[in-house]
Amino acid sequence: MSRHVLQAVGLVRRYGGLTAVDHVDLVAPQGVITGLIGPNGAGKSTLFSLLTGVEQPDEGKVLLDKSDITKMRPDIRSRRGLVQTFQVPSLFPTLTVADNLLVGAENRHRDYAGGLLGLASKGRGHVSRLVEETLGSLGLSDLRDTIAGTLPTGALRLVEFARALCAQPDILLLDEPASGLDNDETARFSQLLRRTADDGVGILIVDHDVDLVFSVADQVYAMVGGRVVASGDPGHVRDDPTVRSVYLAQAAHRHDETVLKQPQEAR
Ligand SMILES: Nc1ncnc2c1ncn2[C@@H]1O[C@H](COP(=O)(O)OP(=O)(O)OP(=O)(O)O)[C@@H](O)[C@H]1O
Repeated sequence: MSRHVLQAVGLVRRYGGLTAVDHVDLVAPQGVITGLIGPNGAGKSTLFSLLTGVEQPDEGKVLLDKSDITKMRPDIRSRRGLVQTFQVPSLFPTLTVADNLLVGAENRHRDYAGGLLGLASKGRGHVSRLVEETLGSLGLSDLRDTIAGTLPTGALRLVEFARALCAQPDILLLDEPASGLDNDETARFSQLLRRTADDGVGILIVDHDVDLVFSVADQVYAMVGGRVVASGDPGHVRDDPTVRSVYLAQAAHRHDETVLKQPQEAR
């Protein structure tokens, strides 16, 4: 079986005189959790937007399984298996949880050429089964008929994640998925990420919670000033002098000594 992989090759994005993303190379393979960290303004969101197709690079390419998808629209990328969740959950607030998942599932299974012609060969039965299985495996069955707009943040984030899973991603891009979650919810969420990666999905996670990223990721990219300053296994990146100086400076600024715990402490 070939492994799916998302690649950034020499990506550059400039805003006037500012280079927000500066010749970034990144590889996010199937079955691996890749973390992206960096202080405010480092270029994480811009890189994320280049990968999802929301923004176009000035230079460089985005490859999915070696195909050049740089010019491809986000919705087409999603049907190719590159699925994203949003910083602000993008559920339909007046639909039930199950119907939100159905939309996620149908998006993936719609015919490439004939979005309006209905579902492709796999059909509605398959999609309904997928929704019920996903609700069950994420412990959301009791919420299936709840109107999404009435859910608290923790449940909302889980449903957003469930909807992305229903699109059967090869690679899942998660933008701040843990924001607004309490400690217990974050711990449960990281277990869910691990299970999803073990099931073969590649995950790229951008989150301000560096402890979460260091504890859950298999590999981490650290950005500063638009550039990748360190990459590799979490321990290596955490010990990198540039990364340490940036985060320790932030911690000192916030009088916060919990930043950059050892990965095993953060687990
Ligand atoms: N649309 C835009 N127009 C002009 N400058 C922009 C735009 N988007 C981002 N920038 C600038 O590009 C740089 C990188 O921003 P970006 O949002 O990608 O960083 P970030 O690492 O995601 O930061 P944060 O953690 O605060 O979200 C910043 O200096 C930002 O001000």
